[in-house]
Amino acid sequence: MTAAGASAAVPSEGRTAVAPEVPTLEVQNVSVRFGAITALSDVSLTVVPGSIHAIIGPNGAGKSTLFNVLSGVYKAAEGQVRFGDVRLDRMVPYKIADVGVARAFQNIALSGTQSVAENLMLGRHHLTKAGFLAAGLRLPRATREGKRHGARVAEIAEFLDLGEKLHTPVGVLSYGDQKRVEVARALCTEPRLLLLDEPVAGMNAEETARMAGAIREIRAALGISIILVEHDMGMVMSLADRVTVLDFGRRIADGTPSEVQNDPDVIRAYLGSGDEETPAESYTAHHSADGGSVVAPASPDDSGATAAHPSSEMPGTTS
Ligand SMILES: Nc1ncnc2c1ncn2[C@@H]1O[C@H](COP(=O)(O)OP(=O)(O)OP(=O)(O)O)[C@@H](O)[C@H]1O
Repeated sequence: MTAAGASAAVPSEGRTAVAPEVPTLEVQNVSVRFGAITALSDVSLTVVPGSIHAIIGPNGAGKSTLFNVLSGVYKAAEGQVRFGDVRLDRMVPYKIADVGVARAFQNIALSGTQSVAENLMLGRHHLTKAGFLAAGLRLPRATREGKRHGARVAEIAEFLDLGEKLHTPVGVLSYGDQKRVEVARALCTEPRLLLLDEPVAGMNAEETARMAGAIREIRAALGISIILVEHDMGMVMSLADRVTVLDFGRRIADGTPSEVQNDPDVIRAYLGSGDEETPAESYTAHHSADGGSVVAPASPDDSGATAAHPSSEMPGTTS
């Protein structure tokens, strides 16, 4: 089955609806500060195994900062992140990948000159056992392993409707295809937790529907947990089992999509103060890709200052 289509083999490697090896993710009282700015303040949430959990909030609410903590890019000044028995907040990014957490980036992080297959193979790197020398000398063990990884890459590409583009350079693919390659690369690491950073940002309606279908199929076929940061509220509300809402670095709501949509604090956060633009206007005017510079969080301080944010799209609306 292709993820966006309807019929063919799913890349489950024997897994069922909720994979038994997927642990609970617990974010416990996490705070992150950048000098005087408190990007996250005492944030807690629980991601149930096999669920799709969305993180939403207006611009500057702290969503990307939280993702960067989960993937080891930022260190929390306070609090813990537990993935089963493992403390993610004490790990460097490549170790986090080793314990089964993979991230698909908002800004596509692929090599445009390399083929889809070559880019996906990079996702298999940490699963390769034969070693560089054995692979270079084409020893039988390395050859067997290479074939096995190649077959898995082809299976995952097929699943994401990229089977016919396996040998196409990524740079010539459409934007929607490139975003699916980014997700496929993350899947090639065989994650137990998939972090999707604005997977439909910049997509048209057809590409958005295709990606939403792919995310549903990934969960159904692999039974892994998925955390989604996304501004497209129509997609979030139709896909997510649970939604955590951030505003000015604080958790202001956590519940089912219908619970958070009707939460007065959430409505207030998205509407902002009366003299701002409408949420839709503000989103268009202020939303920008988060490809900015990464600076190490400064030492904790007590200022508690937060940066102002513009309002964003209102929950419950479809963009
Ligand atoms: N590396 C950094 N250095 C300094 N301040 C930062 C850094 N990263 C984030 N911030 C600040 O932390 C706050 C939260 O930003 P963050 O990017 O996490 O929000 P967001 O919810 O992802 O916003 P958006 O929806 O616009 O992407 C903002 O005030 C932002 O300016």
